[in-house]
Amino acid sequence: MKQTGSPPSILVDDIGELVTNVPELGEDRLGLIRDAAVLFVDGVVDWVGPRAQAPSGAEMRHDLGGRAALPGFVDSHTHLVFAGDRAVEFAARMSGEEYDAGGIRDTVAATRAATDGQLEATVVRLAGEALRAGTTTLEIKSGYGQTIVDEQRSLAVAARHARETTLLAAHVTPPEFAGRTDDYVRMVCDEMVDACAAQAKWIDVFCERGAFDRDQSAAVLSAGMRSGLVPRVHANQLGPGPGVQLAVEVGAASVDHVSHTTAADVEALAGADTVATLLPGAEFCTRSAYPDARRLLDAGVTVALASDCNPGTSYTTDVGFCIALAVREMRMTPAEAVWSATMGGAVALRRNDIGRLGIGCHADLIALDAPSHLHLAYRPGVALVREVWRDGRLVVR
Ligand SMILES: N=CN[C@@H](CCC(=O)O)C(=O)O
Ligand SMILES: [Zn+2]
Repeated sequence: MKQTGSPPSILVDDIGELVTNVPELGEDRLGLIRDAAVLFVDGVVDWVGPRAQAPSGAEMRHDLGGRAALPGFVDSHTHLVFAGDRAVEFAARMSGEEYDAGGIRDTVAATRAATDGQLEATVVRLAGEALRAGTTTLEIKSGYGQTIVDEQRSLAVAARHARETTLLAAHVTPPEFAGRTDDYVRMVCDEMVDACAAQAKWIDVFCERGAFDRDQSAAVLSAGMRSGLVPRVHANQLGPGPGVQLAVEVGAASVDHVSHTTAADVEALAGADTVATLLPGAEFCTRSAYPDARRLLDAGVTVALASDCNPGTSYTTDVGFCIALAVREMRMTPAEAVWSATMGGAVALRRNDIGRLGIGCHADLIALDAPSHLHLAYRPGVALVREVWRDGRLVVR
């Protein structure tokens, strides 16, 4: 029975190639259906299959003219709440300087000085950009406030635009705690986590040399978990370290970056539910070595791809670009990369209602100006996303 105020039921028809990510529905892991149709009712998928078998009775019919369609991208790692930009730092890096995360403090200063309205405007701009590029679900982190008030207001802005919000107070040690990282960690654990938990679902920490060590990271994650937050971890971005194993030990939903891994890291991930979220935009923008995606995939690790949109290391909202990078630079197949940017992101957010077009899932779909999902990697840099449907409504055309 149709709910009042919900979108009309709509049959999206004449889909030349549909990625469902439901293997039982079609070919391979992507559950590919050719000459497909999908029926949206009340903002969820009500039916999906070959168009010759499509049910009648939808209030509207929308023809894709043989184009390809897939679930909306699930971008499970972004830092959209910030002020200022770091174009000069980027240019210096392109002239040979190394990234050492020091620029985070510049963004913290700019973010603290910004009004709520300015922070909101940035999130609106970037979330809109992401939507136009096909992202229908966003995770947004705090982490450029680093006082209780600034982390709270960062999360409040994030929560107005995303259901997946993450407290990343332990991003770096803020200047007023310089040389006193343990004191900052104590403040985060004893005061900040509780003060911010209502606006967040996830707790995150940057476990890296120069940021937070194993014990400090473990303390932050435990404090978050005591307040009902679920752990995810930034780790092994700049060098090897204990973060991947810590993430597995605490049962984190995801460990992100994973650019430097040992055999023991890969083994730990292969035997765990923790997703490895790879962020090739960061390697591109810092001119660093890409993660060894093949080694992770071949060991059976679940891999997600996300944009890591932030003003320092990856100022892109374009998940399609990340797919192209993952295929060209990380030797993922186009099918693996598309899966990782949709279903992989969903698994990294512990969601089974997005990232795939199974019955009852959110009616989040993107249509490409292309005959196949392969074109996302085959035509790098081209804006192929022609239409975006979110919860059964056409939101970008
Ligand atoms: N690595 C830590 N945090 C961000 C970078 C933040 C910054 O440089 O502003 C990241 O995920 O890449
Ligand atoms: Zn990040």
